[in-house]
Amino acid sequence: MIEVDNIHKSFGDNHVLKGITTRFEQGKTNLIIGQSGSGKTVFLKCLLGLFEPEEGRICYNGRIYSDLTMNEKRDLRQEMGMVFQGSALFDSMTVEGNVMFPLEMFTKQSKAEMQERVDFVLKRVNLIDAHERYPSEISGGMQKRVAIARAIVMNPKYLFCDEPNSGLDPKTAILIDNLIQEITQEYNITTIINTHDMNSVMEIGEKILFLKDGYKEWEGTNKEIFKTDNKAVTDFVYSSELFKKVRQMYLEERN
Ligand SMILES: Nc1ncnc2c1ncn2[C@@H]1O[C@H](COP(=O)(O)OP(=O)(O)OP(=O)(O)O)[C@@H](O)[C@H]1O
Repeated sequence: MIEVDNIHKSFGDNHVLKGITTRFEQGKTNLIIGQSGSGKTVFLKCLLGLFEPEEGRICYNGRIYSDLTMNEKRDLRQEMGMVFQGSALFDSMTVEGNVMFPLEMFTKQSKAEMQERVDFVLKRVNLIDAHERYPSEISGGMQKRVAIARAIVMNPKYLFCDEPNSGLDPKTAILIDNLIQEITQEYNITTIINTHDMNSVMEIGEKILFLKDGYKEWEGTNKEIFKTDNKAVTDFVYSSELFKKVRQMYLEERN
């Protein structure tokens, strides 16, 4: 679990995060949504330990980040997996090389142990015969699967995903969402996804945090987001006519 208590982050005069308090539970898919510039990426980077907030604290399964020693912070960092926007694979390495990279960098495992783990995670993301291919030789959806395999190869307790669906067609986007949710539940990971994809919000948003101008404007589940009358949320989430109609139908069905 990650507990966030009243964090503030500024860049010069730009006060970006203005006292965010929330908690992200283990085994749950947590989403962060909000307009461009609302502070989602800065918040995610604070959770990753890339930015240190000036005020407030972040606690990872009982460990308060700002109280940790350098070594403890490094150990915590190795419990985090990250799926970057656009996958961020190494073009010059094969699929297998990309996934093996964190094991080579951060563990002392034998080649055989690493190979076994790489085979296992590639199979888990349903990539069985792509080991020797290069990122440029596989589709965007497959690249995301490789990025997910690389993010989970170290068996993380925390998984962070920045726009994991960007650039994917709707059907592939749903497959990737479902894969992330399945892995989260299966390995009891605390997963946090920064997204603009309203389909993800509806489908996998077990907890949704809505940021507005650096404040936590609303939080709740995908069931609750249908019912909320918070105007900022409804204006943002139901900005398209299609989603307005879906919401209307959902509410009518339940009356
Ligand atoms: N490294 C940085 N240095 C200075 N200002 C920054 C830095 N990173 C972000 N900001 C500022 O923080 C504010 C929030 O940016 P952030 O990237 O978190 O928004 P966002 O909600 O993720 O937007 P988007 O959805 O477009 O990615 C912006 O005003 C941005 O200029």
